[in-house]
Amino acid sequence: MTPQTAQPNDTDEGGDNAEDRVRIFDTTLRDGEQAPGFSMDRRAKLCMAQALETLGVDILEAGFPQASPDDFAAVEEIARSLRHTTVCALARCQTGDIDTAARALERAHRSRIHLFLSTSPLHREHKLGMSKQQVLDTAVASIQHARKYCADVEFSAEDAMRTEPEFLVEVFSAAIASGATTVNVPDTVGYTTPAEIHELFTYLRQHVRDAHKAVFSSHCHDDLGMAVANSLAAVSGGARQVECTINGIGERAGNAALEEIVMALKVRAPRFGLRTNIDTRKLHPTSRLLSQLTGQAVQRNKAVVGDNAFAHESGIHQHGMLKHRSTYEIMRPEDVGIAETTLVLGKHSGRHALRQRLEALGHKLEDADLDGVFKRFKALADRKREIRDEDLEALALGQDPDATGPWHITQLNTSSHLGGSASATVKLSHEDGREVGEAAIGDGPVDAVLRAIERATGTDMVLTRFQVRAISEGGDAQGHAQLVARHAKRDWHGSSVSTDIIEATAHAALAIVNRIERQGTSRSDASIEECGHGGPLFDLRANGRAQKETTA
Ligand SMILES: CC(=O)SCCNC(=O)CCNC(=O)[C@H](O)C(C)(C)COP(=O)(O)OP(=O)(O)OC[C@H]1O[C@@H](n2cnc3c(N)ncnc32)[C@H](O)[C@@H]1OP(=O)(O)O
Ligand SMILES: CC(C)C(=O)C(=O)O
Ligand SMILES: [Mg+2]
Repeated sequence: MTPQTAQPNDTDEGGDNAEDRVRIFDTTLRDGEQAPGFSMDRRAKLCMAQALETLGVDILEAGFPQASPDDFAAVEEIARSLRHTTVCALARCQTGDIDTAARALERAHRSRIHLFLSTSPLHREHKLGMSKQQVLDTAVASIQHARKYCADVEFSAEDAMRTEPEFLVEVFSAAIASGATTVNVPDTVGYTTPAEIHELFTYLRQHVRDAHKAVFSSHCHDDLGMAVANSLAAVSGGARQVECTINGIGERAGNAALEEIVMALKVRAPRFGLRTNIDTRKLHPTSRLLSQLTGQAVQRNKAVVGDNAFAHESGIHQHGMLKHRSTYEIMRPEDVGIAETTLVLGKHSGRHALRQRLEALGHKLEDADLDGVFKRFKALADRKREIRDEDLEALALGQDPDATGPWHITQLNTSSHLGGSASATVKLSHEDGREVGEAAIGDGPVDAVLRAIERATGTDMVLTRFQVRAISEGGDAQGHAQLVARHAKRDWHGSSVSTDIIEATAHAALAIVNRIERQGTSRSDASIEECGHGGPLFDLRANGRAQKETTA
């Protein structure tokens, strides 16, 4: 890597070093990837790095090149690929690490070498076996060495929050004098509190020599669940770089979550008076991309990007939301890249939300009718975790949305051969105590399963429509099977969801059988008029009332 002539802290586009801007240093691909369960291959890292650049992070820590040849290659590829974001590589205070980091960054448009060395008494004594003076000398020599390669050098005092503050002043003063352009104050073990870290940043900025020549940075871990609060307190104390990760992934309990810090600064802008370069509308897509690449789901109740972040189930909140969205939401879903707020109908919902959803589905009910539907809706919600639109339609039409039983599948096996027929065996149990097993062959596994179910239950059905679609992404995507079968001159619907599409199909077929049997029309009762919610196809007419399609 050739020495760079750029001035320290010129990472801002257009020389924007304004005091009101917080630089976002993303370490998803380094500290985040260090956590068990989150490792990514090179292709995944590059994909994530490109998304992070689009998101607008200022500095992206791409890895620790000395760690492995693959980490080296990943940093090198990312460095070559990114145009605007500063690509950073981590190195211990060792010449070999620094040389390797510099080589990995050789092709970067903007680069930073990030050095770290423990400063706390605990780490000095038990981990490094170094005196204070040795720590100081090692840090200074390493920074000077890194500066030969790169104008942008960050120095981190590992375990800073458990370090004597006066020693931190000495270390950071020496680091800045040796050419460090960012000094980072990590809470390596997630030990600090907001008041404490605020105090430390204030103190350091007052006492470190030439403090104005470097950007002060925070790097908080979440062991006590305070990483984001501590990062914000550090910012209030003068930090102008925050190190964080998407979804808060990272060592042990994780790092401070990028999306939470950014949205806190944005939503509470009048309080903080600070801005970032992040395009917040990309937060949710970036979070989902990371989930896909690592196979780790985001918890539903995760702030900003979780599935429940803009979902409301309880009636009192839904009523408030329908009147004015600010009653229960402090930010707009579209501002973080989520399409819209959802009012989920469940056991805690009330009439206002029920009416609104039914109207959206084309059912305008009088108050008295609504009361009846509401009562049955609550009874259903007590039994079912999720009430779907189909359930609501059935309720509005006075039908039974509960298609479970009397038949249940207890066993299902299928086998198929390329170019040959398929076979299926099913075992079913009936609520009246019967246990039935049947086998059948068919053109494919779906056909074989349907035939076996028909035989076992004695229900004649002609499959007229069959659709399977993925309702999530990735190798473990859920398949939603939707079937329409002809029986007794009517079309009957059944649907089910499973990660196994044959299983989803079998359950959907059995839902049809159950509906037929619950309506007492099994074995070709041609006089049927009514059916369950999977019954005749519905055509929503202009008056909003559903009519049965004349398919017979
Ligand atoms: C707080 C953090 O997140 S720090 C970053 C943590 N991340 C990682 O450790 C992931 C990548 N790490 C690795 O792949 C390996 O640890 C390697 C390749 C870097 C080093 O492997 P090894 O040489 O086998 O050493 P090992 O990891 O067992 O021990 C760490 C060594 O680094 C030394 N060390 C630790 N931190 C530093 C530092 N900041 N500066 C200089 N030396 C350090 C330790 O004293 C120890 O030295 P020793 O081998 O002379 O006793
Ligand atoms: C390498 C440093 C910054 C680190 O990750 C920590 O101290 O937590
Ligand atoms: Mg860390």
